[in-house]
Amino acid sequence: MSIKLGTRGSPLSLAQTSWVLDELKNTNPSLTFEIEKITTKGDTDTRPLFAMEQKGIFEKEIDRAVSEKQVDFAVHSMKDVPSDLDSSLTIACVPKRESVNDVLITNDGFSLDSIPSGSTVGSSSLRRAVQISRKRPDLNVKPIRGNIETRINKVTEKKIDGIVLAKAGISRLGVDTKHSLLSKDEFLPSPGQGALAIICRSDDSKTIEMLKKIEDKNSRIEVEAERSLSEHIDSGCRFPVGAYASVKSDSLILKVGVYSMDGKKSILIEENGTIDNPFELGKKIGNELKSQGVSEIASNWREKLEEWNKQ
Ligand SMILES: NCc1[nH]cc(CCC(=O)O)c1CC(=O)O
Repeated sequence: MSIKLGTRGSPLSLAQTSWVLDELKNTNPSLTFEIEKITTKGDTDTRPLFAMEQKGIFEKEIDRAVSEKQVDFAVHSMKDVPSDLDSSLTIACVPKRESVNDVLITNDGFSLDSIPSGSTVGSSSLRRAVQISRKRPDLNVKPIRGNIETRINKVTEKKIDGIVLAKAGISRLGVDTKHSLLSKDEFLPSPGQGALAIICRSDDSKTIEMLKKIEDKNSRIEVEAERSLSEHIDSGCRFPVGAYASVKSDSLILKVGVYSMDGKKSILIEENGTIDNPFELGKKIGNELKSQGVSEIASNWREKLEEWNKQ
């Protein structure tokens, strides 16, 4: 009998699903798989992402299909999976992570340093918008929605001068476009960026065993540290938090940046931990952020957000 997997219908989700299926077929050659496309709120609601209240807008319906046994597992972008995943589900597998970096896409291959003053740059996330404005206050930053191709077309059609996207997204789609890689140290990515989360039912040991065959240990460790941090400051897609962890032999480094909506205030922390306890490192930095006043920085971001979305 075929194993069913659920996915959004976006080109990126389908590309991610196809990649995972290829990996699973290589490690489980006797199995057959069936793809079921599921439309999510994030796919149909065209408001700017941070105008929406609900976290997990890209995958709640898919997770329900897994819980209700409509499908056996689902492939998500890790950064779209809220930290409070339903207890009936588990992130059974974190395959090898793609680049965590963001990229600036323009028609002329400008970097964030060289793009002309007064240019308009589109961003789908507050984290990106705030960091663009901090580095280049002379640029106009606008909210942008739509899938990756739609956003890139706005640049090629000269409707906007540049957009900032995740390198992982254009890599997985095989998009050949002029872009400038943004340093992950100067332009902190979203927690979990570049990683995939393959989820299934927590009690489905057979599916878990099958999925585990394509797990990447270091990617799991890095994502666990980043998600632990998010849990401790309840970030999510809408609150401007940048973070990435990296495994260096037995040590684990976690770097975090939290920004006020106007970009004027920030807290930047970098700590070392061990690969044996990534959760502890995320919790430690989360607590350090709280002691350094993250709640003040986070205050009034909803009101500021409304102003920004009215542009
Ligand atoms: N919801 C946006 C989203 N979710 C996952 C990716 C691709 C990058 C990744 O896997 O983190 C993107 C596009 C982007 O951020 O540019």
